[in-house]
Amino acid sequence: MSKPMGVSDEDNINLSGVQRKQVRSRSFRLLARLAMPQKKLFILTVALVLVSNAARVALPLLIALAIDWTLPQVREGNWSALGISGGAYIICAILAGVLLAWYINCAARISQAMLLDLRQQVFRHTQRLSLEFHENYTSGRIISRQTSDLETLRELLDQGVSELASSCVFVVFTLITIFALDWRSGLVLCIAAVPVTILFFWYQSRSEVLYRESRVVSAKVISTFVETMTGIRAVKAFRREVANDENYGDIAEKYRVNSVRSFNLFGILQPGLVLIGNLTVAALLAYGGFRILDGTLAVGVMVALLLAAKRVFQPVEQIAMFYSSLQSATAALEKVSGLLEEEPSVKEPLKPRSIDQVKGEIVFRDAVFGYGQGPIIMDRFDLKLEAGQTVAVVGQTGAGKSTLAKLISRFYDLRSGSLEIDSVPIQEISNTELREHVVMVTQEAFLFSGSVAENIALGNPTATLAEVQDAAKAVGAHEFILELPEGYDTDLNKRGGRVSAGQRQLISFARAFLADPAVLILDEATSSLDIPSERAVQRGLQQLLGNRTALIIAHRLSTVQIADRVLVVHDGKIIEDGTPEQLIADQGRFASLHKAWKDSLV
Ligand SMILES: Nc1ncnc2c1ncn2[C@@H]1O[C@H](COP(=O)(O)OP(=O)(O)OP(=O)(O)O)[C@@H](O)[C@H]1O
Repeated sequence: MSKPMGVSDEDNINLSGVQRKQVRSRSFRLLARLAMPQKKLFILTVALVLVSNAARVALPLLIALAIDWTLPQVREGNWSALGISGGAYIICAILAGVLLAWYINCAARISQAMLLDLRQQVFRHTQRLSLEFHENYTSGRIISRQTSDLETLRELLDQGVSELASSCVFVVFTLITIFALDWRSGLVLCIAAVPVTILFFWYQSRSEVLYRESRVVSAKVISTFVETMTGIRAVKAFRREVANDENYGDIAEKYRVNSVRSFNLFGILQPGLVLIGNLTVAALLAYGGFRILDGTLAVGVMVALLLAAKRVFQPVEQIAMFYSSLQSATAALEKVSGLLEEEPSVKEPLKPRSIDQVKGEIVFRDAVFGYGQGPIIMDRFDLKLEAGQTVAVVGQTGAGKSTLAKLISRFYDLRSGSLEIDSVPIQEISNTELREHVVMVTQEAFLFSGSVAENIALGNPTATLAEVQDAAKAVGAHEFILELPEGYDTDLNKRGGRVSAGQRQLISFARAFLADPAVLILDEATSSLDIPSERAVQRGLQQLLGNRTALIIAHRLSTVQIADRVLVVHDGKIIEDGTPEQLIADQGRFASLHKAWKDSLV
C-alpha cells in the first residue's frame, strides 16, 4: 500500500493520476465510515424514495388512463371508471407528498448525524496531532477545514444528496414509464442522453481543478485573516495595516476570480441541459404528431409522453446543480480526509509502562534531535538530572534550552538515543501519566476562558477551593486574585485580558503547584514578573521546588540563584555544568553572564 499523503501537497491543484486516485479513495472511505452507522436509516430512506417516486411517476400515467379509458367509459355512463381513476390519482398524489415529507426528514437526520460525527472527528483528531504538525500547518488552515470545508459538505449533505437520490430515481422511473407507454418515443428520448453525457463529462473535467483550487484559496483567505487578527498587536505596532490590506485584497481577489470561473462553467452546463431538454420535447412532439396522424399513437398517450419527457429534464437540471455542489464538496472532503489521515508524530505507546514510585530522575543518553526534517539541534547529547534537583539552564538565544524542556515534556521524540524518566524510556510512558509527572510552565502562560479558580484547578480537577487557594497562596498569587472583581470567581476571557502578564504567570504557577508533578519545567516562566512579585514568587517557588526535579530556563539570573546546579547550553551542547558558585569561580561563560547581570543591578 502506498504511503498516506495526509496534508502534504495540499496546495497542489493539479494532482497526478496516482495522487488523484489516492485522494479520491481516502475521501470515499471517509464518507463510507461516516455513513455506516446510519445504515438502517439509509435503507428506510431509499425505500421511501422509491415508493414516493413511483407514486409521483404514476400521476401522468393516470392522466393518460383518464383521457384514453375513463372519458369513453363515462360517456357510456360508467361513472365507476371515474371513481377508480380519480381515486387512484388522489391516493398516488397524497402518497407521493406524505412519503416525500418523511423521506426529507430521514435524509436530514442522516446528513446531520454524519456532519456531527465528522465535526467531532476533525476536532478530536486535530487536538491529538503532535505539536510538530500544528507548528507547520497553522491554526488558520485548521479553522478553514473546520469551517469552510465542513460548511461546503453540509450544503451537499443537507440538500444535495436528498435531491440527487430523489431525482435519479424519478428519472429512471419516468424513463421506464415512457418506454412502457411507447418504446419508440423512449428511443427518441435516449438519443438525448448522448449530448447530456458529453456535457457532464466536459463540466466534470473543467470543474474538478477549479473546485480544488477554490478550497486552497478559501483556506488562504481564512488563514490570512486569522493570522492577521491573532497578531493584531504586532500589526498595529509595526503599522502593517496597509501592507496587510493589499495582501488580503490579492488573496480575496483570487477567490473572486475562482468563484466567477466556477459560476461561468455552471452557467454553460445548466442552460445546455435546458436546451437539450427543449429540443428533445420538440422532437418527441413532431414524431408523436406524425404517429397520431398515422393512427399508431393515442392522443392520451401522447399527452402523457410529453408530460413525462418534460419532467425527465427537470430533475436532470437538479442533478446538474447537485453535481456542482458535489464537485465542491469532493474537493472539501479531499482536504478534510487528508487532515484526518495525518498521524501524530509522537505516538502513544502500545503497551505503556507505569512508573511505580515516581522520583523524577531524568537521563538523556546519546540523544540526537532535530525539528522535523530540519538540521540537528542536539548531537549525541548526554545529561543526567538527579531526582529532586533544581537545575537552571542558561545560554544564548537559540542555544537549545527550550528544546531540552520540550523533549522532557515529550512534545517531540528524539531521532536516536534515549531519554528516560526513572529508568523508563519516555516513549513507553502513557501520555496521561506523563502529564501527571511532568508539568511545563511557559512564558505564554495561556489561560482558558472560565474563572480564576477553574484555571488553577486545571492542574488537578478534583481539588477543592481551599486547595486551589493554598496553591495560589504558595506562589504569591492569592492577594491579587482577591483584589479581582469577583476574586476566585472572576471570569478570565480567552487570552486573560483582564490580568497582567505577570499575574497570568502567577496563576499558571498556582496551576502547576496544584498539579504537584515530580518534574517541573519553567520555561522563561519568570520573565514577565516585576522584581517585587518575582521576589514573592521566589519564595513560592522555593516551596514549590521542594522535593521535585525542576528545570528552570531563565534569562533572569535571579532565578538561577535558587538552583542547585547550573547548565550552560551552547549550540545544543552543555559547555558548563556545576553549582552557581563553582561556575562563578571557574570564570567561564556563566561567570561573565553573572557579572554582567550583577553590573546591571547597580
Ligand atoms: N519548532 C521549531 N522548528 C524548527 N526549529 C526550531 C523550532 N524551535 C526551535 N528551533 C530551532 O532550534 C534551535 C534551538 O531553539 P530553542 O528554542 O531551544 O533555543 P533557546 O535556547 O530556548 O532560545 P531562546 O532563549 O531564544 O528561547 C534554534 O536554532 C531554533 O531556531
